[in-house]
Amino acid sequence: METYNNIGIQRRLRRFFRRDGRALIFAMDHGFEHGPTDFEETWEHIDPNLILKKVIKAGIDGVMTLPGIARIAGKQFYGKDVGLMIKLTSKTELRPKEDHFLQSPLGFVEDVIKLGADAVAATVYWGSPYEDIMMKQFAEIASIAHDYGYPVVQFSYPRGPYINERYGKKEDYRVVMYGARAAAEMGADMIKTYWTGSKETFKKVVEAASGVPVLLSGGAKTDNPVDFLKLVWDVMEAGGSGAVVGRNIFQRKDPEPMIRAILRVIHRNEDPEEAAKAEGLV
Ligand SMILES: O=C(COP(=O)(O)O)[C@@H](O)[C@H](O)[C@H](O)COP(=O)(O)O
Repeated sequence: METYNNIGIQRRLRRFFRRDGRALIFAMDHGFEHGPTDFEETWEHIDPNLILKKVIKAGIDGVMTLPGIARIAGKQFYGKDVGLMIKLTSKTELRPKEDHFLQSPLGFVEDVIKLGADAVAATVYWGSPYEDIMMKQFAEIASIAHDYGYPVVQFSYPRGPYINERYGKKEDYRVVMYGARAAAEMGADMIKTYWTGSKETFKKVVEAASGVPVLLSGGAKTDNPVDFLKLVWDVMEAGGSGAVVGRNIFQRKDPEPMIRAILRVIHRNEDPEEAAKAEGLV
């Protein structure tokens, strides 16, 4: 079965990546992971059907979301050339502070398959006191998904008290690189992780992943769209394979020009200022 599984994994991965091996994926798990207040300033985007219609129309390559959103708004994908990735672990901001370092299961690989998705995702907080639990969760998900020929994406997020004590911050490149390497060594097919602050250091993260595509985890909305485009530019220059972006898209009243500008940077190597100008963002 190994060969058939591999064909499935490779075919499904290609639903996210264009021929250039790069992808822009829209992230929509914030209602769960951060809470609905993330949508407050652009409240209409709390409606998954509305925001997904907009992002798909703008030409996004893929969408990452949770099983319930895929049920509510799955019809937006009908007949569209867009990869669908479903994440099977999360946490709410409501749980006690000491448990914020843990992501818990919220669905099963079979749900992802039944929903017609193309990839499964799960988070590991490397360095967390609960690292062991999340490693087991990821291993189980990966083992089942790979058996069915589904790629598995790891949100590789270093996070935990010892990291802060030893390195000062979770975005230290040595820590992000460590998480990316651990994700690759566990068998992830794609890695989503933090920006390390410079092209040079992010390049090391990409190299440590040894060919497993590394995508930027977007982060908070920047006031100036060009600042975010410059960040994406640096990720691509460092050898990154794209970005998984939530707030910098849905927290803008008019997300389409921003999506098209990011796509210009990712797929056409367009200068961030030029891309922003071309889409009327500046
Ligand atoms: O991974 C997440 C949360 O990470 P966080 O705990 O905020 O560092 C997700 O909710 C998002 O999918 C991810 O942050 C990407 O969305 P943006 O950061 O671009 O909004």
